[in-house]
Amino acid sequence: MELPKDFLEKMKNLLDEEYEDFVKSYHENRSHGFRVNPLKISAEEFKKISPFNLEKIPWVKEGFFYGTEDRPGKHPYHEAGLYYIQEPSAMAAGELVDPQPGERVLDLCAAPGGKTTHIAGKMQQQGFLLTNEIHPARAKVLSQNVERMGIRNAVVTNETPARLAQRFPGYFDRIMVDAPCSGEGMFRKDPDACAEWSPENVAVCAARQFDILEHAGTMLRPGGRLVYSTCTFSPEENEGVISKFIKDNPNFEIEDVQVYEGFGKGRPDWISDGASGLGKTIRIWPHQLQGEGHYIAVLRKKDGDEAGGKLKYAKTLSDQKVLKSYYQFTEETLLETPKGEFLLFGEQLYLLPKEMLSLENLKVVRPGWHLGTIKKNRFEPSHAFALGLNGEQVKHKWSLLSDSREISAYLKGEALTAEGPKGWYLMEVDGYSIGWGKLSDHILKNHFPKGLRWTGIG
Ligand SMILES: C[S@@+](CC[C@H](N)C(=O)[O-])C[C@H]1O[C@@H](n2cnc3c(N)ncnc32)[C@H](O)[C@@H]1O
Repeated sequence: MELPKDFLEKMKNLLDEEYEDFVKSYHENRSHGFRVNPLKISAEEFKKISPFNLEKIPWVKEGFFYGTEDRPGKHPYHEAGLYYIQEPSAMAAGELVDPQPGERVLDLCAAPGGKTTHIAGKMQQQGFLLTNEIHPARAKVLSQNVERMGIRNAVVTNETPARLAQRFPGYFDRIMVDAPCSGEGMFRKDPDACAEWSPENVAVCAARQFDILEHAGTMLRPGGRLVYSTCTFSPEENEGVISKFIKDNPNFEIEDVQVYEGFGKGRPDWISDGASGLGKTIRIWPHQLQGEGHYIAVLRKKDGDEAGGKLKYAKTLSDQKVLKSYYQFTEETLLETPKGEFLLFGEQLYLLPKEMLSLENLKVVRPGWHLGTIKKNRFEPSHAFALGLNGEQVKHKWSLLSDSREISAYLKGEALTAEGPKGWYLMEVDGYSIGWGKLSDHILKNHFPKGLRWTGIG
């Protein structure tokens, strides 16, 4: 890989004696990892069933390095949302958000969903997770990952930080800003970032990051935590942005957080006249641990205005008659009916996170847990409904083994033969939900979504 000359020159000046080790890391293979999804399975249980060569990632509870021969993205467990493949250093940021069940959490720059799925795992389906992505195509991918991981308390939007800031002032307990950056820390993983690098782009990124951070800051409640992260080394995009933000917003301070021993410290000496506390921010270096480059700052809002009495809540479904076919379905299929505030968007039925604010005039990709489609007199359950359930919640399930011919057939969209009472079956792989099937006349009709089906031979 040919690294940009100006970039190398700059890093040489910054790193001095460490520079040789830093450059050497580009000639080494990078590590690969995934996070086990605690909404589906604990890390301990996963280890027992894992077909992969796993090694614990020390800085993340559910994180594992996997072997170079492993292909976790092509295993049925991936479709069942048992894990999320994520660059190991990037897992440190989600860990530091430290969200608690029941809180209000925003992930502002969220696609494809690494931090969102990490945060959701910690929230344990309780509270409100607003996950946003500005680019429409990327927002769709984010939404699919929310679905695959079986997240029930998230709303996915496709908005600008400015428009969200107007709607949610002083509202969130925690905010993740994983800002778009020049990607210097990802050159090993993403050669495009390397090709696009220029000093001018670093400056453009820094200005954009500052703007995003300003909007994020207004959405945090007093006492709340904001985690800012990038996957780049440039001081302009890291200590520079944080320093300017802290100086402009003296009601914020940099938090001293517990870090893993291989993590480095922020470098106030790399910028001029930095705000106090920059040494408490975190730098992760590829020559110091098994991961790519990252920067993380954890901020606390000391005081400010809290979201006030003027909150406007979402208009939810009041006409329960519309839900007749839904209740008929849940009675036939489930042991307990999911209840709460419903929203009908055209024919699409959603269950909303508790006390959700109005999303009127915002671009919403997924307003909550998608339950299914209400057609004239019948209800068709969605894929997200299946992935948000487990085998203990349903009357009928059909479990396939992960190494069986049947699971490949199911994931390719084929019908299976089966015996049992007529109706909807929760399909499982080794006991973990993966989709729907509908049984009648000994045929289990395939309801695995067309767009997700496996293609090819094997
Ligand atoms: C580093 S990536 C996020 C990765 C994600 N958090 C994850 O862990 O999977 C940054 C995201 O910010 C988005 N973005 C780009 N410009 C933006 C802007 N002006 N405001 C907000 N987000 C922006 C990009 O589309 C990109 O998806």
